[in-house]
Amino acid sequence: MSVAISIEGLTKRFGAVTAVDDLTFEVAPGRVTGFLGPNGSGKTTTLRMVLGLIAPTAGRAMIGGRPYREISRPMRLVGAALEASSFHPGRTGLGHLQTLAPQTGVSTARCHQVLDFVGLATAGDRRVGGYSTGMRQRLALAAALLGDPQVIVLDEPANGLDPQGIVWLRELLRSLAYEGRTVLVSSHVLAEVRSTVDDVVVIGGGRLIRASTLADFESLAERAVGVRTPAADAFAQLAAERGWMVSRGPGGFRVDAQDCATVGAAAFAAGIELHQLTDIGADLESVFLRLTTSPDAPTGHLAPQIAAATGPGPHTEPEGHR
Ligand SMILES: Nc1ncnc2c1ncn2[C@@H]1O[C@H](COP(=O)(O)OP(=O)(O)OP(=O)(O)O)[C@@H](O)[C@H]1O
Repeated sequence: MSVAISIEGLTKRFGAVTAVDDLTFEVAPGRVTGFLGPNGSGKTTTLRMVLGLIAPTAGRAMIGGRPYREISRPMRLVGAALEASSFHPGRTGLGHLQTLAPQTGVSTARCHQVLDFVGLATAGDRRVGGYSTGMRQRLALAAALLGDPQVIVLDEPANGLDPQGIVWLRELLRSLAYEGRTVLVSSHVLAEVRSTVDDVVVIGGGRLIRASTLADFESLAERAVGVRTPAADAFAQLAAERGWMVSRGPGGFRVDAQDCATVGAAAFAAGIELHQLTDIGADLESVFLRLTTSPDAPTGHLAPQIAAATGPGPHTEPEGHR
């Protein structure tokens, strides 16, 4: 059985705050999908709507074609860990799982099995109040896996894990996807999930910036072109018209996610004299940061920035942020 998550026009407003703004994307079975965006970009709110914990203002989130609230025995289909801290501190790890077992329809033997699986076999009879953050993350994961679900939704699961824990988590998520499960995992750090995910959904300010394979995201984002021109204003205008993501520094322009041929041909067609056109690799992390911090990042492709400044500034910074 393969079960996809479909998000269609999903929107959530809290009073004047639009936390999630018209999001549309698919999460495919058999793959790990990274749900990426900076703090406050709307990841948790989106996941809460996927899990039927809050109602959307508009749009819908479907799991296997149905909203979460319409799934019978949802914990057998969807396993989720949203907040590792929401445990009763007086309960033991095993006790926590045992409280979930009846609604999940599993036995105590299964509770022991998942505790063992997440590396908490010997800590199962200790109170959760004494657990480290990493142990709580493991327990949250155990709870998510209790019903042997086809879909796994995890909110920042690497928080609090040590380096060995992060490697362990990566292998676990990869093996769950390998078994054909649908794995959606949020993070605000691209580097944290880069070696784990197949696909990325990047959001900023509640809006979709890009949904693609990681490979496509990297190949687009890692290209950049350096440009020197005496016709700076005309080039800035051209970049704005083309929707290029442009930074401007003392040495000239930097055009992210483009190649020399495209930029050179466009400049030639516009009659703009160029003195230098160079391929420069972009740092994926800084591109990710720029994409996700732009308030005007549009949907569906690498965010074009408006090149509006008229003279070279002292620092290289995205034009759209001025
Ligand atoms: N219950 C609520 N009432 C009012 N505003 C809220 C509520 N929940 C979230 N928000 C706001 O919605 C926006 C998105 O928050 P959300 O927690 O979804 O972001 P996030 O990407 O998960 O952030 P983080 O990485 O810090 O967990 C924020 O501006 C937040 O303050």
